[in-house]
Amino acid sequence: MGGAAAATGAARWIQRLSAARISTEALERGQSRVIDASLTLIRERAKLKGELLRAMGGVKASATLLGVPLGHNSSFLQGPAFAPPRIREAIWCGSTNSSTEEGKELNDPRVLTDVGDVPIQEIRDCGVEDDRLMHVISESVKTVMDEDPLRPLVLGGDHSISYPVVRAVSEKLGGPVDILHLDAHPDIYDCFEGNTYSHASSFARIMEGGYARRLLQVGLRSITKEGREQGKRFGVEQYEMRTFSRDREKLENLKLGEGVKGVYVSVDVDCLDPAFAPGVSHIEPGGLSFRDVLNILQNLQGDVVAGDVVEFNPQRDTVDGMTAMVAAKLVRELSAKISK
Ligand SMILES: NC(=[NH2+])NCCC[C@H](N)C(=O)O
Ligand SMILES: [Mn+2]
Ligand SMILES: [Mn+2]
Repeated sequence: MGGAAAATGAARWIQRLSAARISTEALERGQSRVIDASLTLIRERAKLKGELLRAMGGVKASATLLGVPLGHNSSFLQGPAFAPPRIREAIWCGSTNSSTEEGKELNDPRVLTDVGDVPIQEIRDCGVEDDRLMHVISESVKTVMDEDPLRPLVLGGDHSISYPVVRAVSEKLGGPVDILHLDAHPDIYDCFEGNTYSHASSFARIMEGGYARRLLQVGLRSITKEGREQGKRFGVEQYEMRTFSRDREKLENLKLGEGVKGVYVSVDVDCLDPAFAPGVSHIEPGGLSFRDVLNILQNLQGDVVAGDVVEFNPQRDTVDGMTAMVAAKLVRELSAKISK
């Protein structure tokens, strides 16, 4: 079921309920029960994994997958709602193995664990609106962070999810983080096409909220006048592809997160050149190579407290699932980065 179908479903539900004269309070109580049930499954899985890791001892941080299959805040295609299961499938696909490039074992829960997906479509189907839905996403992230040493590595979803995720990370840690944001787009419109939760506006919400001290955007090659103005307004460090050969040295040797709560890494798969990752909604030529991205991530110095991989659209992937493997490898290498 796509985002549009879910929205229709929700509208139908509300209609039916009001026809049956169910009060708004009764509807809200029902929605709350569904939300509580959703959070309970995530909480119990996180608790179990946290207990296991604490019993093993000596683990400071373990990357924990949390899927957020949300696509309806995309301004173009909604396929990213279907990405999380495809990424998991590719992570464990028999064509590769469980070692990361620098030799960590993904099979080892001290490196990577999984608490499943936030049931976005099921919650929307009950008529829950975005404001509340975004809080459910934030709550889910905090639930993972409640369990030391779990650190959230979120599978999108369109890029709108980064706002509730970063908000949760910053609120939970009690201060701003530095954000490394890899993307063809700055996603910093004040309000794109009337939607404050748009995937093209998430970083405006993040900056307004004061959740980031520094925001570094890398891979930009589709940026409007407003994107540049908003960047200036919020003091964003915008690195454009047209000067990448000049900036490479610096970007491949970043040191972030000192004096704040750590580093958040947000990877929009469309930061990559479409030759490497065709399965995205917004195909934008002239992007980073996969190795460019890995060099930036592997050489990054800093305490990565959480991250996301967003905008993979399985509905636009090649038949052999090439972009799923690309998204999976980003997740694998980010897990290596986060875990310690
Ligand atoms: N998260 C994303 N992929 N955002 C793409 C935003 C595209 C939008 N049309 C723009 O002008 O920037
Ligand atoms: Mn983006
Ligand atoms: Mn993008």
